[in-house]
Amino acid sequence: MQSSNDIAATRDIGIMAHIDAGKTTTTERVLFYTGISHKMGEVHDGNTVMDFMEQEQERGITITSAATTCFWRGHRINLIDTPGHVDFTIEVERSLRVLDGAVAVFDAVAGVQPQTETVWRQAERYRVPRIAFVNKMDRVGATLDRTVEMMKSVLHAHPMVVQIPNGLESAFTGVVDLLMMEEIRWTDDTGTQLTRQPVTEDHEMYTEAVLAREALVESVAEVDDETMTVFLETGAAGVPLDLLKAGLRRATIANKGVAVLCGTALKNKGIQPLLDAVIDYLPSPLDMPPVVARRKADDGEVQRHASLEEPLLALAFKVVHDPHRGPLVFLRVYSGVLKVKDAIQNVTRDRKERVNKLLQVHANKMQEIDEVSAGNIAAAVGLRFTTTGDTVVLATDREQVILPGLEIPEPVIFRAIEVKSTADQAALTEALERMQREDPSFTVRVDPDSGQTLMAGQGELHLEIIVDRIAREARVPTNVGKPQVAYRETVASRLNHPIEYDREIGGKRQYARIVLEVVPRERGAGNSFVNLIPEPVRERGQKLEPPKLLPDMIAAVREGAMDALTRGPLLGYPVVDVEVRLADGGYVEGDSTAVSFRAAATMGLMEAFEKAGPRLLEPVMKVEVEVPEDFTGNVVNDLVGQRRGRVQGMEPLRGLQVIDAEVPLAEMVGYATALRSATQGRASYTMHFSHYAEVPSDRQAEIVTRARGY
Ligand SMILES: Nc1nc2c(ncn2[C@@H]2O[C@H](COP(=O)(O)OP(=O)(O)OP(=O)(O)O)[C@@H](O)[C@H]2O)c(=O)[nH]1
Repeated sequence: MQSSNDIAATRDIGIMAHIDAGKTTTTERVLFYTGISHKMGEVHDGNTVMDFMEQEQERGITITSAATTCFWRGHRINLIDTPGHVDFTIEVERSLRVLDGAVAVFDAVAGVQPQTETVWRQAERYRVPRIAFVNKMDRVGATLDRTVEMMKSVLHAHPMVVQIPNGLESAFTGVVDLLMMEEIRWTDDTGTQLTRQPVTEDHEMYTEAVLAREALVESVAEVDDETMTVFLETGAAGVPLDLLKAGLRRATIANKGVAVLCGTALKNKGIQPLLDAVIDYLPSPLDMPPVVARRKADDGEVQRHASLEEPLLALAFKVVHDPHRGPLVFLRVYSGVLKVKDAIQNVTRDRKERVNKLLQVHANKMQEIDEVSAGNIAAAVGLRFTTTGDTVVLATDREQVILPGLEIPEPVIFRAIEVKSTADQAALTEALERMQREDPSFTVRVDPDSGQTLMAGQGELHLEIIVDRIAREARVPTNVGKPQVAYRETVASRLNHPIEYDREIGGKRQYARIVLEVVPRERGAGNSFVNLIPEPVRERGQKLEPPKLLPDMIAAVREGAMDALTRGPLLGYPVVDVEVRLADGGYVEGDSTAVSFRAAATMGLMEAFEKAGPRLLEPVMKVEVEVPEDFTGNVVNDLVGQRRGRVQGMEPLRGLQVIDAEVPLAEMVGYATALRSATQGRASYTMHFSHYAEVPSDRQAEIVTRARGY
């Protein structure tokens, strides 16, 4: 049974980095020194623990990447994977939502690289406390100062340098720990043996270390009042170790400063102090503000603390497919306790489920556990419906609450996919189903007319990555169509349309007469159907008039109308924001059935849409570009001049401009590349669906002509 001591001794963290800065090597070393992995490999040998896992098919490739648990100094560290791609808000959100802190890995030669900036800003947006590990101190050209300076100038961070390197490049032997004023030297190849030696006056680094320690105390004092008070009284030298450490921790957790460490993961130097810093400075779940959830019953808010006494509240943040165990649902528990065999309520989907097993994932093994409690992370086996972003509580809880969901945006782009050989069809279907469960922003449907399988997602790159995963993981060769924008159709004007349907089918007359009215509605209002035919009323002393249409005929008209709305007249996209009114109708006893009314409505409406000025609607994206000042003009001109964008606002943020714009998705094709080359890779952007808007008429004509092929 866990106690709150255990919560205090937990760290839920991510390791984030620019590609190639050494994230994999650092992670692998962390797992080695924490004693989970006893075999050390290097990336270039292709046998790191992570790579090793890849070969171990039975455990599934991606399991380690969701969350891995290791232990250090009596603390549990849950390493949560942070995505390499920052393009999909949902991917980023789901990992940043569940971690409390992060280690940012830098390359000591390259310093702050463009992608580091992007990742850093994401973390900033979610206020994730960070410590920095300046890696690759052994490389030619490595310095600590460059990265520290760039952290200030480019990232506008407040570095608190807690170590300085002893030697650089191939002469790098270790670091001086400025808190302890100790030289740490690694003395064997595996980096398991290290010596600590006090840096006293006779030490060659003494003067440098004293100055660096003073600078450290000042940098902490600048952002921490308690340290400042003592510093002003006693000077830097008088600030005691425990106070300085506490100040560093407070500053980190408050997101006011970033402790900076250095080393070389590849040469096995610097990892143990990094683990110490994770424990010492990054927050435990108890340090985090309570999560705010919404009561389902009345929309009120409740706060849940990282406490075992409070009711269970957990977030499913990733679903990973395990070939033997089925889907593993990774849960972060915010409050309370979840036990094996507990019946849970998936509040998001309103479904009850049972947890068959709980697993703690380590780098190279999975351990069954009996329970998972507040602040911790585990994978649940046996859940059939729960997917990424869902809130889970105990089925026995009276109060159902829901965490602010990962907003699932409307799919705006789609692509056809087909197998090269029909023998692979089942495998493709299965792979697509799995992807949908893992990633709720990805959907698949079969087009009823063409029979094509259509994948829909958030952007070009999103679908590209999925296609790539299908090729790698499902090993199914496929053909994919070009990405297509998901348009909608609507009508521009109001129209009254009488329809008389009179056919002979199988020697029997089918008759229906209706008058439909098509009325455009406000953008985003959706479709509606209204029956305006008045009920017959009985006049005094007269017989009740027969109704103009019988109830089953009216229902059939509604069905037929809904049918017609699924395919617009221009290009067959769904019709939206239209009200269909049934204004009048008539039938002939014996010759009219529901079937004839349904057909009349569908056919009649299709004609009506053609006549009522059909319009194409396109998805418009909310685009947020973060760009250094010098490039702002170019970026805005491009958005407005070239991409039909509308700038909604601009705001300075940490030395950058944040441009808020609305841009039609069709104009965002290839934007990542264009932005990179226009800004030397220094800008970043996120986009998500905002609304549908009318395509300008000249473009509409162009699109329709092109799509119809004439
Ligand atoms: N010289 C030197 N090379 C290192 C160090 N750490 C990692 N590398 C090398 O840098 C390259 C990238 O390291 P990875 O650990 O794969 O980096 P990553 O950030 O995970 O990169 P991706 O897997 O591409 O995202 C590899 O060739 C490593 O061997 C280091 O401390 N010093």
